[in-house]
Amino acid sequence: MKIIGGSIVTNVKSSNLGYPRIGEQREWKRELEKFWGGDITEEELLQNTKSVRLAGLRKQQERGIDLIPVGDFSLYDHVLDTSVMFGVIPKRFQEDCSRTPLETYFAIARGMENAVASEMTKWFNTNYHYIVPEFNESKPALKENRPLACYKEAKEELGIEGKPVILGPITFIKLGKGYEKEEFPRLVKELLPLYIQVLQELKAAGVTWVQLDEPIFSTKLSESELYQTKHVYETIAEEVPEIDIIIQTYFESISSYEEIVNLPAAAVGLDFVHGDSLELLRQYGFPNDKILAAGIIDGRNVWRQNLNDQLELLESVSQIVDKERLIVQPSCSLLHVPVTTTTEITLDPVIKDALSFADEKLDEIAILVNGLKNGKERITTKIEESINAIEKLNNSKYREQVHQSDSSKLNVDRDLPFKERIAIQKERLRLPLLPTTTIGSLPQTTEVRTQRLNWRRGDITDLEYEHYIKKEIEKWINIQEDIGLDVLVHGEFERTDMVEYFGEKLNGFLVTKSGWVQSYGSRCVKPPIIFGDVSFNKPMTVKESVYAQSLTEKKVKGMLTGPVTILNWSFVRDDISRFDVLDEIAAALRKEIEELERNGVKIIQVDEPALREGLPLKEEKWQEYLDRAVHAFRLATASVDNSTQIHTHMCYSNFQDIFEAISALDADVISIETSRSHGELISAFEENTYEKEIGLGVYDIHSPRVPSIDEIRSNINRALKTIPFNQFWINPDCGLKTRQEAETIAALKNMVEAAKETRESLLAVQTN
Ligand SMILES: Nc1nc2c(c(=O)[nH]1)N[C@@H](CNc1ccc(C(=O)N[C@@H](CCC(=O)N[C@@H](CCC(=O)N[C@@H](CCC(=O)O)C(=O)O)C(=O)O)C(=O)O)cc1)CN2
Ligand code: MET
Ligand SMILES: [Zn+2]
Repeated sequence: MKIIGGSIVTNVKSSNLGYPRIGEQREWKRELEKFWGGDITEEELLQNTKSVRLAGLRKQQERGIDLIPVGDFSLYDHVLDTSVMFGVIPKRFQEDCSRTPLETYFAIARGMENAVASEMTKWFNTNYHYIVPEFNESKPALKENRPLACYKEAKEELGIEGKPVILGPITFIKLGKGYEKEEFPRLVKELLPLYIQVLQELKAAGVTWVQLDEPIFSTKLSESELYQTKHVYETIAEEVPEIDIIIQTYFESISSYEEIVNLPAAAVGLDFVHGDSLELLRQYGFPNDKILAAGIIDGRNVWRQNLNDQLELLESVSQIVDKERLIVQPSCSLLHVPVTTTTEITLDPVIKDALSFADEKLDEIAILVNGLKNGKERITTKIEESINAIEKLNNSKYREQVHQSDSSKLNVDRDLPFKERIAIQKERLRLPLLPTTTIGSLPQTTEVRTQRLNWRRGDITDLEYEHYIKKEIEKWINIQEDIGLDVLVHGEFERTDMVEYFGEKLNGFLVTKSGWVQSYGSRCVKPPIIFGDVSFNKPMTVKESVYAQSLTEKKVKGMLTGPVTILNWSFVRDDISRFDVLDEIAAALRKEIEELERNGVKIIQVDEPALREGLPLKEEKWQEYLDRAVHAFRLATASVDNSTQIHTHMCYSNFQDIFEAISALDADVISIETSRSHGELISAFEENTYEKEIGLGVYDIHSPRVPSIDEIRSNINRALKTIPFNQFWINPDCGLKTRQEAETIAALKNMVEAAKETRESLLAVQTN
């Protein structure tokens, strides 16, 4: 048996692909924010985040994981780490030598006074965001061997023989922008020697295993990209033959399976939870000189797995690949799940025992490896424990209702077609040309969060908290009126997060105490967990909307999160189909929307920012997903009167692919983020006609920078070249909850002024 690389695996090994960065109590986030706020020095930041990193490594070590990832940790994002390591730094951040490299690193991610941040976008089909590499602005050069530093640290501090994790060259280049398709080979040519140098230095330091992450192999590559892929991995195998490369894929099965598994590398990592890797393995086999790193434990969900089933899955795999050639691991990095269930002390044990977060998943891996190595008998108790925990939940009160969807009888078509509805709405709403509005949330200041914390702790009463929220709404209704916005919002102050909030109110969901997951930079979310049948309990948003409306003559938009986004940003029960859960959520939201309408709310926004991100990685699965997503949105919204205006909102999206679906949602108005993609989105509207109303974000809300009137006006004018002015709305890119009050007011004033000026010049043209 020939094995490429230096070491021969004589027995099955356990591995991990990546560990959460944030720490059990989000210590990491706090340190970063203290640093950005000027409260601690760079040195302190590095020291304090090192402790968080080492704690994660130690836990993996204690669990006996053989291949522990190093270099997966990041102070913002691992794609940005890769860009900076290879000197892929936009020009606007290069000049100033007064900044430390770390300051430059954060500036690329967060923007500076006179330089807009790099674009941020979704990492495949997850709610994690990465910073998009800009390849047109620099000549790549190796600036620092980060994986090497991480390897040395783990070895010196904890005696861990780590497995450096590096974003693979094909994925890195494919995720970047600033080059034409034909230039792909040039970028490969520039970057490949740098990768090789990194690997050679790792080898010299004693590294055996290196994980090169290539999730892009789950998507379809062109012939020429596949040719380049072959060239890259052949060159690496020739230049650094002594190192064991794991080509790691995840989130789906590989698209060009035979080509990829036959690349010269020691191992290939496959996801056996998402997609049909087992089928591919059976159909096309697996090279007998290679190790298979089998992703067996779900890295995207939080349920404990039936270890008997997973052991059987491994047995099936081992009929094709001998056990000696297996590595057992999670399906992807554990970045996408919370750290540990042990801190969830208030959960009912029936639920808690059926959950598995990062640490518990590593325990599951270790058990499976023990079973494979030493025989199933050795892990019988553990297998039984897993089965019992799952059965106990399935037989509990939480799941006693048999799933039954009565939503099939509900209509999913608005009464009149858009053209006729919009005329009725215009008549009723009487808005000016180019109406101005915001996306919903207003600054969630420390005070808002502290009041909520006090209320949660019982330090203030329900009434006091409610009173505080009302005061905040009132303050901001006044501010919005002063600014001169046309359609107002209540501000979402009562919401922790746009999904978590609904998770707290709907039946069938639970919200954890500390189940945080990184979303972008230091920002985290606490995805609610859907454990049972979802249904409407009582009105969730009516009180705040009605109160806000009572304070003003202007229209206040009702505001809720759409079914697809609630599904995609929650952890979903895995005993029934996701699409069935989706319909349940939609039917519950329909009741909420009907309640809002009954209470006089005339504009209702149903946010669907996660619709695009949930698009399957495999094109052949798109249609079903889009059909079901559109159906759910319409199920939620179609029952309202023609005169009620339905809005929706999306962000970070590549809309070209889903244009038809967006139109099929049949929302009267859509607002979409545009500014960080520097106008690229607008071209989608050049190629497609869109008949409904639309607001393209006219300024970036992810940066504290206040945009000037001129800048906003030029963004409006650029959009108006493509979109007819009588269909156009003016709004920021997204919600304003992460911004400070002063900068929000300043930015909105400029936006309203830019809108007024544009409106006047349009009217002048019309009357002339
Ligand atoms: N689910 C979701 N996904 C999304 C978005 C989104 O809004 N929601 N937006 C896009 C961008 N992603 C985002 C993700 C997170 C945040 C965000 O602001 N997160 C907050 C946490 C929000 C939250 O729930 N806050 C809690 C406060 C929890 C907390 O930190 N409490 C402190 C005490 C209060 C304090 O000192 O702040 C504690 O427990 O110690 C609240 O409001 O009540 C953060 O990380 O800072 C923004 C955007 C895409 N994906
Ligand atoms: C991530 S989309 C956010 C929409 C929500 N209404 C807000 O303004 O925060
Ligand atoms: Zn948004």
